[in-house]
Amino acid sequence: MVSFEGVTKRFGGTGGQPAFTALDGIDFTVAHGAITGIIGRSGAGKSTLIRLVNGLEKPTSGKVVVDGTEVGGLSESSLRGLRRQIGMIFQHFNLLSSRTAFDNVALPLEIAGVDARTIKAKVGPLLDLVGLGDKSASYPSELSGGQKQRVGIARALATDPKLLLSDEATSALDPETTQSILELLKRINAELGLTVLLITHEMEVVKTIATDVAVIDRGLIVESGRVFDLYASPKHETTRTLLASSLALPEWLRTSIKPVPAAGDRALVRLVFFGKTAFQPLTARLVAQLGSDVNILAGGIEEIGGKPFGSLVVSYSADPAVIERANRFYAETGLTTEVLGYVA
Ligand SMILES: Nc1ncnc2c1ncn2[C@@H]1O[C@H](COP(=O)(O)OP(=O)(O)OP(=O)(O)O)[C@@H](O)[C@H]1O
Repeated sequence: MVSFEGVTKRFGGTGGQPAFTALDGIDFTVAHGAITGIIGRSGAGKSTLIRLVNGLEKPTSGKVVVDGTEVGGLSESSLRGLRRQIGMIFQHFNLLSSRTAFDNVALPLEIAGVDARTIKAKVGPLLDLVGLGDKSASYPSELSGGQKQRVGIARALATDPKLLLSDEATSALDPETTQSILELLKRINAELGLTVLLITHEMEVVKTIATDVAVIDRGLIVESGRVFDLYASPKHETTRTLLASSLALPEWLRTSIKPVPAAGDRALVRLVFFGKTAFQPLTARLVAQLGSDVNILAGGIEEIGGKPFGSLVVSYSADPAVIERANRFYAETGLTTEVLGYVA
């Protein structure tokens, strides 16, 4: 649906200013009908990547192809046509405060020259779809954050797009509202067959909604694949850090993790249970292997990409003999593990 082929984007470099490389040779494909998340820290290049899809930026080199059309090569009028096939939702909703919910959703249709009767027939069902059938005449100031984003979603769908771009659409919402908006996006993806490309800095968002994910760091895609695989065995340091920040660890513990152990420190290890390891009493056996030294700090079972996935954070002595015994146990049982770091 969307492919990035060797895409580089530089800013500046004129009038004696140094050039800044925001994206550095991105090769990545967003599958038709999938929900794909691009995750990265602030400044990683996420917004730039998404702006290349709807032609708000042009690549310095490489190609961005949307549904068979190279975006960079389009004239302004063809670009307007393409943008009608791409809906977009934003962190701060970008609604017009002087227009009602109905009129905000109607706006892209008015711009496209659609007649009033067709607009009326279209907007009502869209507001129903997002659960706001009774808020048609409300102004943005009369709506909650979640309701505003629902209007934003209905507006994004008004021109029957094939692709929905989401730029941190839940970052300004509380966790409960975030869940309800993500559920709505999931339903729209399933019911309308819409491809969704979302950018976020929160692993939780990716885990809840996406099937595929790419991790972006300093303009490079450092890891990509199915969300489940990334959770089960993250390969890149940035992915590990992002995952660690989404574990339900107490704040004091999270902030005291060190990359290298000092004498007497404990190893902090994430044990991952899925597939054949999910149903074996491995934690009890690990405790038996290491003695009473194992502390269980956090954990739970959830569903990622429709499959059960368990995660348990434990700590035990970082003494080389203990580590050696633990590693032998992991090798024998096939348990997937990740050392998060070391704590005093
Ligand atoms: N128009 C521009 N001119 C110069 N530099 C830019 C421009 N747009 C973006 N950048 C730089 O490119 C880098 C990537 O920016 P981008 O907005 O894509 O990151 P991001 O991952 O979306 O970050 P955030 O989550 O904070 O929005 C940043 O260092 C930013 O300062």
